[in-house]
Amino acid sequence: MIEVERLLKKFGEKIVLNGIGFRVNNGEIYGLLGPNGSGKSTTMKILVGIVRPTSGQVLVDGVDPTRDSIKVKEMVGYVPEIPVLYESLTPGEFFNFIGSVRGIPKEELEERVSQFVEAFGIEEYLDQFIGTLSFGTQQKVSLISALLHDPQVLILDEAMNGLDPKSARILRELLLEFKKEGRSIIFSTHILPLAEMICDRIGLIYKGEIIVEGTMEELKERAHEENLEDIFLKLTESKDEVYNIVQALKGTL
Ligand SMILES: Nc1ncnc2c1ncn2[C@@H]1O[C@H](COP(=O)(O)OP(=O)(O)OP(=O)(O)O)[C@@H](O)[C@H]1O
Repeated sequence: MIEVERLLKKFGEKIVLNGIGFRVNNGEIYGLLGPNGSGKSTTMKILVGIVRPTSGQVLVDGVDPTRDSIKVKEMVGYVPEIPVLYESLTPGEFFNFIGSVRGIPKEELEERVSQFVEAFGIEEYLDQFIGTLSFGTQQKVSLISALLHDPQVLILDEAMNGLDPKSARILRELLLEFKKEGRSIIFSTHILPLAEMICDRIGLIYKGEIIVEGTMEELKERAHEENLEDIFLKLTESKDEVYNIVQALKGTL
């Protein structure tokens, strides 16, 4: 379970998160959505202990990442927005490195690596330097490395980025299985139909606040709109703007 209360984050004088709060229950996929720069990645980095909050409280399965970030990293599978990998290692070497950091027994590690590698179709890249791999393949390496220690909590920052349709479908189905097993998943994406499909609840961050939170049904009722894209545009005050901007662009082209 993830619990966030009155979370405030300032970078210098700039308030990025203005006292947000939400909770992700066990067996739940929570979609954290919002325009570019609204604070989704910052929230996730605070949850894994990479960024320190200015104030407020965060607990991941009862552990405070500001006090014990190592414990949190052991419990959490985190996929950052941009893969953080060692370019001069091969995926095979990188998975072994992750295995030793996480203390995964050798046989278990080999079994899991071989299953994930086959599932995401990256067998032929196992011995190639990570720095030479395509963005999507690097994303798959990042994703596999986050799942190898079988974490109870998943923090996925635009984890579908760059994945081909087959791999995206596999990840989607896997997340639904993880949810059934009672894991907590927080998931950010700009692919709104995807969020609509898999998220149990959605929190929409805008200007440092969670402006709306709920199930798709609750969001539809609240915004009087039928799909998540229209809900998103309406609540972030962008719906009329989009029309005006396109008209202005048409006029200048
Ligand atoms: N280390 C930092 N120093 C200063 N400002 C930062 C830092 N990290 C993030 N920010 C600022 O915090 C704000 C929120 O950034 P964040 O990356 O959390 O947004 P996001 O919602 O994940 O955006 P996107 O959808 O574009 O990925 C932005 O204005 C960003 O410039």
